[in-house]
Amino acid sequence: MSANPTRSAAFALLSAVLERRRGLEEALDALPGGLQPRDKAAAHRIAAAVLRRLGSIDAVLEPYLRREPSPPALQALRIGVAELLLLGTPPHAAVATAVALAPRPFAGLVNAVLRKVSTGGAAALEGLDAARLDTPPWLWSAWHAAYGPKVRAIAEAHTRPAPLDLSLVPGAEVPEGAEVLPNGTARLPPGTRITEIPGFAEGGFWAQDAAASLPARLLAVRPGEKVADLCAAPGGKTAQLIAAGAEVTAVEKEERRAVRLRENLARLKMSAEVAVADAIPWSAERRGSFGAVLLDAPCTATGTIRRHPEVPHLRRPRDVPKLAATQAALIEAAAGLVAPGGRLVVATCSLQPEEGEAHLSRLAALGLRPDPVRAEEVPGLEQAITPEGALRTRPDFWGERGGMDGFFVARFIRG
Ligand SMILES: C[S@@+](CC[C@H](N)C(=O)[O-])C[C@H]1O[C@@H](n2cnc3c(N)ncnc32)[C@H](O)[C@@H]1O
Repeated sequence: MSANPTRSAAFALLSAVLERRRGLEEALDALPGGLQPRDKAAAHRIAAAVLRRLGSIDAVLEPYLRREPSPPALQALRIGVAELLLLGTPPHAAVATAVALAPRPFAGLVNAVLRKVSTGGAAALEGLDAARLDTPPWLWSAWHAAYGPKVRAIAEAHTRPAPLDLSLVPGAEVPEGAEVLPNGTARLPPGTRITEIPGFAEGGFWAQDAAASLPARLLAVRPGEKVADLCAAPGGKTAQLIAAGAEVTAVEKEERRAVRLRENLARLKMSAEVAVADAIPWSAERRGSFGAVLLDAPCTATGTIRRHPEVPHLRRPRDVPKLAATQAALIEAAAGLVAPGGRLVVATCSLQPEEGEAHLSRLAALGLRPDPVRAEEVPGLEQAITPEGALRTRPDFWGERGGMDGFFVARFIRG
């Protein structure tokens, strides 16, 4: 049997992430051009299932392997286990397609192991501590130190695929079947493809996790107000600020990502001034010139694992202090950009306190006073307000509705 295009693409995605440490988005962009969008989406779903449950999948395989097989055979086995035990693929098809992916000398091994998994694997999976196995130990320890026993709820949230969250252009119709969350996000079931929702091409909405919509909302811009949106691509927060009536200058360092931001705004029929620049020197040249500044700083993105299951496999402990230092430099630049009496909102999509709470004292030292988040500004999320008045969301919040990304958001006023 020759390899099926969806499984071959899933195999390519896994090899890119696990063997060459590429991001999943980048790996998706590198897939062969001729692949149908539907096949691409299916490949993404398979690769994401493997990455999300990698520890559990390897634990199911372990009793059947005398030694670790070569990486290509291992990826074929992992795809086979995910299809058999997590994705509901009929056993015959799951085994046959995985065997076709394996290099020839390993086809017999893959076939034999997956046949055994197809009979005993479900019970084995059931008995595992998935939350623990599917979380790298360094992240488990860091989250345990920060959130105590809630680490388990966080890790369990990561084992499930995330719903599709949409932010709507003012006046746009809520897509059919969507649940409207207390913050206004329209939520659709996991696996929904945004491009297939009526109204996509007309620009009625854009994809944005419920938690990701909070930083721009907390900046509370006024119609016509000039706002700087630092670290702006792909533009979810830029779009929100524009939708609220602001005149936005979006600053993004990477040309390629700025192109995507422009495309996204064009689809939404929105416009902003886009500066392709490093926000640090850009801000230094414009000190005190904006009454409202949003900084959505680059981070480890450990708050977005539900949507980006490759993150735990790509990040290393040393990335945390490195990115925290980058954030500190950006925070200083953003603080300098704020006019007297103006507002600054700082956000990161990380669960690591070094990339969130730890920045608060630095902001105070920069002459900014905290402007605490009020409960009425975040309906249904009162528990996310920290004693300092910042916002800390976690993947287990709104768990019964499908969770949300982990964000840290803090608001300040220049005295
Ligand atoms: C967390 S993402 C921003 C997401 C975006 N705000 C949104 O809502 O769609 C961080 C972005 O910051 C950009 N970036 C990183 N360092 C930067 C810098 N020094 N100046 C400007 N942009 C930067 C990255 O290229 C990336 O696009």
